[in-house]
Amino acid sequence: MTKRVFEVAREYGVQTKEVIQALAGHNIKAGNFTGVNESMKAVLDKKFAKGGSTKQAAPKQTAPERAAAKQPASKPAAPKGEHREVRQETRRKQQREHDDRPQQDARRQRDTGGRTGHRQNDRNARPQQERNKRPVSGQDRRDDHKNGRGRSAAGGRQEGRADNGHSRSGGQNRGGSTERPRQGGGTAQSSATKRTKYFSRPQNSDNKRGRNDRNGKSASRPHTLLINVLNKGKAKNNRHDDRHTQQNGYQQNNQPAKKKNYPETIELPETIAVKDFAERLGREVGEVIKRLLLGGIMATINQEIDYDTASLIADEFGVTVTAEAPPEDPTEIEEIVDAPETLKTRPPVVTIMGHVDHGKTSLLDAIRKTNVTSHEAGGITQHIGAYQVRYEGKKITFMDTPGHEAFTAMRARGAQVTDIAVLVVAADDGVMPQTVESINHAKSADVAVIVAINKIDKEGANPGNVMQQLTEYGLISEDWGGDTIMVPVSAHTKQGLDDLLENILVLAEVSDFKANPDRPAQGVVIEAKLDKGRGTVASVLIQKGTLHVGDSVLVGNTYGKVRAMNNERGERVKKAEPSLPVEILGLNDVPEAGDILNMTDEKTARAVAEKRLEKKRSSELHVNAKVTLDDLFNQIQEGELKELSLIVKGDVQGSVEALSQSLLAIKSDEVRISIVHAGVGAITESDIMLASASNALIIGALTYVPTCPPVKRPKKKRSICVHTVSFMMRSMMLKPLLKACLTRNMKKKLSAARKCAKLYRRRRSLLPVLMLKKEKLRALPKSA
Ligand SMILES: Nc1nc2c(ncn2[C@@H]2O[C@H](COP(=O)(O)OP(=O)(O)OP(=O)(O)O)[C@@H](O)[C@H]2O)c(=O)[nH]1
Repeated sequence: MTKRVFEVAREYGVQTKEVIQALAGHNIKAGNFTGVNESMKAVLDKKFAKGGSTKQAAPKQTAPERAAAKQPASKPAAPKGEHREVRQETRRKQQREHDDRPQQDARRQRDTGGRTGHRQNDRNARPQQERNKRPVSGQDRRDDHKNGRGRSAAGGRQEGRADNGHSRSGGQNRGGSTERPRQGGGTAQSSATKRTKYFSRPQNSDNKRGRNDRNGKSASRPHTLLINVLNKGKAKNNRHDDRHTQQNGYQQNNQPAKKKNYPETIELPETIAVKDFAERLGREVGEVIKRLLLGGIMATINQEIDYDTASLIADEFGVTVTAEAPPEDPTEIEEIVDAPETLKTRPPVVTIMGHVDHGKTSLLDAIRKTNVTSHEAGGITQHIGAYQVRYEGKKITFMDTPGHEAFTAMRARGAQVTDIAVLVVAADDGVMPQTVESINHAKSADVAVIVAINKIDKEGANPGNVMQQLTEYGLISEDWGGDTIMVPVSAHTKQGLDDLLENILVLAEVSDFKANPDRPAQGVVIEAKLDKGRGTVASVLIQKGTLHVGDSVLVGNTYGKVRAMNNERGERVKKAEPSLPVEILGLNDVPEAGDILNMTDEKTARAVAEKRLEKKRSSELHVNAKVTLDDLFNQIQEGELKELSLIVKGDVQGSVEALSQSLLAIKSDEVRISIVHAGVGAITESDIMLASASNALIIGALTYVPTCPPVKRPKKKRSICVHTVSFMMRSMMLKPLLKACLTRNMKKKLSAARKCAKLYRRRRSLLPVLMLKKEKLRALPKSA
């Protein structure tokens, strides 16, 4: 069997380099793996066996024999391991010298004109079982070489692993085929022992493989495919370094890598994509993903991570994080925060509420006549939705729009207009359904309530009974030790009116309603219309600042310059201070009740109004995307919804009570049920408004389903959520349906509820009609 150069060198006990040089001296070109023929042997014998080398004993001696022969010599024999080290070192050097093997192969091909001997040797040297694994053609080997897998990819699962192990990662070397050890697995070096030696190579080795070990991590870390993938980014950098190194020689390997200038602090938004985050950190995405993985977060390159997660990861990289200011919403204008010292007392804004025919209008008229027209005679009262009265030198603004609208329509748009609610209850009639509704509206808006027990002049009036009834709804008279002011009045006889106004002023004084009059005006639209002669007319209640004629304003989606201003008596005014209702002319379009007025420069007003209009149009396009109960349940599951507000309506009091009790009996740790309002009768627009303002679901219960009249459906525009169910079926369907949203086993229970619903629908019942606007649902309060 023809021996190869490195084997012969081993036999002579000299370095392969010396053997090659000796051959070169005789014009014989050879490499590590070149087969040594007779003529070459003769040359080498001459050089090394005949005293050419002092180390050489007999060429045919085996290594142990040589060691034994050397034993008696003065120099003590090196331990076995040391020999191996020497051989390893030799092989490393050989590998460095012959990394440009392809060129040598080509040269040899030219020289020998045929198959090179070393290849045969290589093949012969491989264990038979490895060779049997896969027949390797020359082409295969070349392809493997090109792919950077080393030249013995077929034979070498073992070798491949060994290579992976000694290098920082196999992945890093994929790109550079010349980096692979040429003889790596071709010989018996693929044994486990040798692999271990490779792993424990000193990190400061100038060997090429050592470069990848400069972090000193790879040797001890098990290499998995995942880590290889994660290291891909790093490999990219290394590849660049490798190319650089190859050009400048291996000596540069020991030079420390250029330190990157990583940022010390970065700003982060509320959420950021992993890719962008890595960019801000100045790191490779792979590194960031790896850190996330180690932290138990599987994230892809485009995945958004929240601020907290990002700041934790940044902290691991030693980077300080600060929160980025949220991007400006082009549809919003900057809110002006008033300093406490700029605030001045303003008149309270009062709304009159109560059941039908309990005397709301009569009371308002009585107050107006006594306190407005009588004092300021000559004025032609105009209906602008609100007016101001003067009592004892102090002003009170009364909203003469129906109480519900004053509360809910405006509150639904985010404008809290009313400061005090006057609840009118007829002394002869007592508490009625709309009285309860009004109480709930006021409570929901968190507004102070004053009860005006009206019609006390009437026969059969029983104010005590009213006070008694009101206690059930949490309104206890001051006379009875409670904190609700209750004033007996008569709109007809004007009895108690002064007392009422006085109490309003006292409550206002206690509550200390304040606003800054010296700032750009802000107000809320009470009513708006298109007048044939005057164009757009909007009744606005100024809440902060002072509005002047000529000011540029932004009102909801509309804008314009205030051309003229009138008060409720139709008089021209030049300025409007807080709590003053005025009619303004000059807007480009009719705004909606509840829209907020902001004084701003003309350009901004126009730009923001246009942006808002655009946004509104695009949201209208998506308005058909109905939200199902599943969405609501998902919100609960995600912890976004802590309180499920409900409005219960039924055809008889018994149904409503039973249904309310049954709903309140459902206990859950995750979400609390609160019944905002429960009442008898059809679902009205007022219910829808309340639901809209308080983000509630409406449940309508009907007692006799098969013969019941259809439930009055509210106007589509206003409806947010109507969920009609049969009272008879409530235990069968509603309970599991609601339980479904309150328990973890949601899907199971929901499907049970759906089955019930389906079954019931076949019986022509009125079943879930859910018209829930997505944005309304999203706006549901996060916590109770
Ligand atoms: N005797 C007596 N009757 C009153 C008094 N206040 C109102 N009324 C009568 O009650 C009826 C209803 O009065 P309104 O002022 O229209 O009641 P309302 O609450 O405004 O009614 P709606 O606008 O329909 O909700 C009228 O006939 C009034 O004359 C009062 O103090 N005493």
